[in-house]
Amino acid sequence: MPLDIPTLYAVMLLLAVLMALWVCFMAWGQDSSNPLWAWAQGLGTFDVALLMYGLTGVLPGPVISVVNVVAGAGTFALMLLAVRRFYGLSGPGLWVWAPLLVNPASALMFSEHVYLRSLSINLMYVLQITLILRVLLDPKLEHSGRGRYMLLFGFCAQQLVLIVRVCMVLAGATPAFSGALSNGFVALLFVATLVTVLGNTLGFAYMIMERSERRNFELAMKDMLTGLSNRRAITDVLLTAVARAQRQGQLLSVLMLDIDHFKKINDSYGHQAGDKVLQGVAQILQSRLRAQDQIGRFGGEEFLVVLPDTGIEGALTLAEALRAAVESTPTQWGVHRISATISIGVRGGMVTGADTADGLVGAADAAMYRAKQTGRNRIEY
Ligand SMILES: Nc1nc2c(ncn2[C@@H]2O[C@H](COP(=O)(O)OP(=O)(O)OP(=O)(O)O)[C@@H](O)[C@H]2O)c(=O)[nH]1
Repeated sequence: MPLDIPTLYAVMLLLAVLMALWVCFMAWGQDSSNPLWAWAQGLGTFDVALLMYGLTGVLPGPVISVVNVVAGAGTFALMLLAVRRFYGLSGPGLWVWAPLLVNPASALMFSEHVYLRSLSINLMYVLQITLILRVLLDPKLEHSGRGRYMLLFGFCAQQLVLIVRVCMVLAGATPAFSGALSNGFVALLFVATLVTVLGNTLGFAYMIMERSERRNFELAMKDMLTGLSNRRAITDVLLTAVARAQRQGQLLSVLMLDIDHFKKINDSYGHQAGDKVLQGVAQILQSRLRAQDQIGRFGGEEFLVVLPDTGIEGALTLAEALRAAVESTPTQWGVHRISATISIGVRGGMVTGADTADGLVGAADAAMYRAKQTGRNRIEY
């Protein structure tokens, strides 16, 4: 298939500009420290680097060469900044911007030595991509989702393209930079570069989207104060547990826990101290549950615990352990040690086809109120 290089170039440039505008649109309204802005700026500099190829013969050669390599180095430096910001890392050190100086210096110094020029500039790019890959592969960072794999694949492919370019220059197969698009094979390498930048941009946008989806899910299902499941999430857990216990004829127990005289704690030490007590109690309760047990904050100072495959005796033993643990672990608030106790209502045993999640909660709740009425810091079932 004959390759019309000027048309190909025009399409590439248009695509690259649209890509930058698309990311700007995504970042619009976000704080300037948002990783998407850094990525959009990186795409902007990529567009400038690309534009230089089209201006060959229009602007003086050294100007084109210098602007191209500065923009190229800027693209990778800004993408590194974007990836670091995504992971909440501080900006890269000043030395990461060094290729912005080294590259034009190489371009000018080695203007007559194609091999040296290409070697030093492309090795700088390789170094910059290595720094990006290092962040993406850092085992100390919390990675999740598929967007990161797209980015890893894209940067590895880009690294490969760069290495091919260096090899081609060293083998004398092609000029490093002199109206590069006049050569069909070099034009193909540029297409490969554009495709990887496009793939990386999709990957990065996907990473951002996955994270915001995760955050929305947490907001919808987590209680922000204690970090436990919220009422909706723990109710879903209970509905599933009831259905499974009915289907498989298994035991299921439910505990309803309520902090005693919590209003007094708020009134004596303030609302913030009350929040700290709630967090402390939540932590104590959670730390004493088995992996299969689930806990959620059901109301203000009320918690619901779902114990699959647990009969009344097991539930009462656990309830006593929880009660004793809360009683013996006061919360430190400044100079004060605030003691709290809990009352617990238990509903445990077999679940019949007539039982419902609401019914189990109602029974545990009624037992909990009996515990309150008969002196608090107790368990009823
Ligand atoms: N600090 C804080 N207080 C809360 C929160 N949610 C509910 N409360 C308070 O919890 C208190 C609950 O008071 P009551 O329902 O009278 O219960 P109590 O004082 O624990 O009394 P008993 O349950 O009968 O032992 C109220 O003062 C609520 O304002 C919260 O998220 N943070």
